[in-house]
This record gives sequence, C-alpha cells and structure tokens, in this order.
Amino acid sequence: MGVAVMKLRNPPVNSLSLECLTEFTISLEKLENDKSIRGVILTSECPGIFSAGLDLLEMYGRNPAHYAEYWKNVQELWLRLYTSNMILVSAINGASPAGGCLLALCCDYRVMADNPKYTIGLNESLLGIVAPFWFKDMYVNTIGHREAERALQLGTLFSPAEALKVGVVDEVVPEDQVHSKARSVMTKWLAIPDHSRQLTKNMMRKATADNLIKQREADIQNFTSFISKDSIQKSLHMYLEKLKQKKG
Ligand SMILES: CC/C=C\CCC/C=C/C(=O)SCCNC(=O)CCNC(=O)[C@H](O)C(C)(C)COP(=O)(O)OP(=O)(O)OC[C@H]1O[C@@H](n2cnc3c(N)ncnc32)[C@H](O)[C@@H]1OP(=O)(O)O
Repeated sequence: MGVAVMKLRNPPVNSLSLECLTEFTISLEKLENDKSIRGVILTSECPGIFSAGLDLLEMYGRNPAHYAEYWKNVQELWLRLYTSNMILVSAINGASPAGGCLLALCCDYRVMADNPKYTIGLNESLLGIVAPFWFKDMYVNTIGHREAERALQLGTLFSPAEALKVGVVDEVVPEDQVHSKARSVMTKWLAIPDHSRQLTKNMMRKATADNLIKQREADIQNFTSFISKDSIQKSLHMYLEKLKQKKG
C-alpha cells in the first residue's frame, strides 16, 4: 500500500550520531523521491528504546567545527521530517527523551507502547542545556503554550499515560499492538487524497519550518558557542557520569 517502515538501529540506545543522522536524512530523501511511497512508519529496532536523542558524544569534548557540522545535520533531518509530504506515523516502542521525542513530534500521528518504563519528552533542561527555539515551537504547536512552558522548564519525561493526557502522543496501546495500531492509523490517513492532506499539512507547519530556515546559520552559530562553553561542557560531563553511575 505504498508504506515504508523505517526502523532506527544504532545500538545500544539509538542515539543520533552524525553518521546516524546523515543516513536517516538520506533514507528519508530517497523515500520522499519514490512516488510509490505515501507513508512511513517510524519505529525502533533497539529493545525498549525508541531513541536516546542527540548523541551526547557529538556535543561533548569536540571542536567548534564539529559542533557546527553536527548541528547543521540535526537541522537538516528536522526540516526533512517536519516538512515531509509523506504521512509519518511513529510507533514509539521505547524511551524517547529529547531528540527522540523530537523525531516523534515531527510525525503526523504518534502511537506509544503502554509501558511505564518508557518515557517521552524534551528533557534538555535536566542536562543543563536548552531546547532550541524550533524544538520549543514544535512542542508548543503540539501541546500548547502553557504545558510546553512547564514541561520545558522542568525537563519533564512523561509516562505513556501522562503523555497521552497532555497530548505529546495521540494514542497509547499495549506494547504488542504498537505496530498493528500504527498500520491501522496509516490506513485511515491513506484514505485522504494526498494533495489536500499535503497542502493542509504545509499550511499548518510552514511558518514553524520557515522560522528556522530564515536563520539557520545564526542558529548554528548560537548552538556552537553555547555548547562550547566550559560551563555547558561541565554539565554534559556530569550528565554522562550520571548515566555511567546508574549502571552501578
Ligand atoms: C542552543 C541549543 C543548545 C543545545 C541543544 C541540544 C539539544 C539536545 C537534544 C538531545 O537529544 S540531548 C540527549 C538527551 N538524551 C538523554 O537525556 C537520554 C540519556 N540516556 C538515558 O536516559 C538512557 O540511556 C536511556 C535512553 C533511558 C536508556 O537506558 P539504558 O539503561 O537502557 O541504557 P544506559 O543508560 O545504560 O545507556 C547505554 C549506553 O548508552 C549511552 N548513552 C545513553 N544515551 C546517550 C546519548 N543520548 N548519547 C550518547 N550516548 C548515550 C550511555 O552513556 C551508555 O554508555 P556506556 O555503555 O558507554 O556507559
């Protein structure tokens, strides 16, 4: 029925390394150019993890040129996903913090597995970093200004039930039904004529995408100088240490 399933596979946690981002963007571009494909189901092949978000090791201990290159690719993937003409449905089968949540938010519909161990949200502030304005814009578009304001400041990671309540996801289903539900949602969306759905999607999303497009270079500069700061590098170091210690 012209539907592709994209499975993220970058073990152990599907972090979005530079290589992973680049491959993702290229795969998406190929699908976009394949006129037989009308929809994509985005999911993960890593057990219990949808995506751990941006790769912290791409943002820690590197040089400014690397940060700039990395951020350019993060922007590129986001723009491709967010403005895709295809129907995107995410089957969120695991934890989905920060950049992982970003991927899901780009989709037209989000189905999440009902497992309280899986959380989702833009938790950047917990890491001592700040979600950029275009992450924030998409959050506001999805859950509204007040909820986004609170969740962004607190770095809230929502359980599936909370995510459903606040509108971060559209549906929560038993874990073994995430894929079948994503498929049935896709069938419903495929019944809508492409041209009218695409024009409507574009109308809803264009201003948000344009907001980044018009200041991409400034956004790269801003990210590079922010992430290069000693204080921010120190925060990332502490967060990485905390992740290590968690293992015991
Ligand atoms: C001006 C704008 C400035 C800045 C904007 C930046 C925006 C940033 C966006 C982001 O996405 S930042 C990343 C946020 N991600 C997280 O906070 C998730 C952190 N990870 C976790 O919470 C957990 O790892 C988990 C995803 C819930 C999985 O837990 P689990 O117990 O299964 O695995 P474990 O924690 O043992 O991790 C295994 C291994 O993977 C490493 N790891 C985890 N996450 C990342 C990551 N995002 N990037 C790189 N590496 C990651 C972890 O350290 C372990 O490594 P080790 O085996 O070498 O110890």
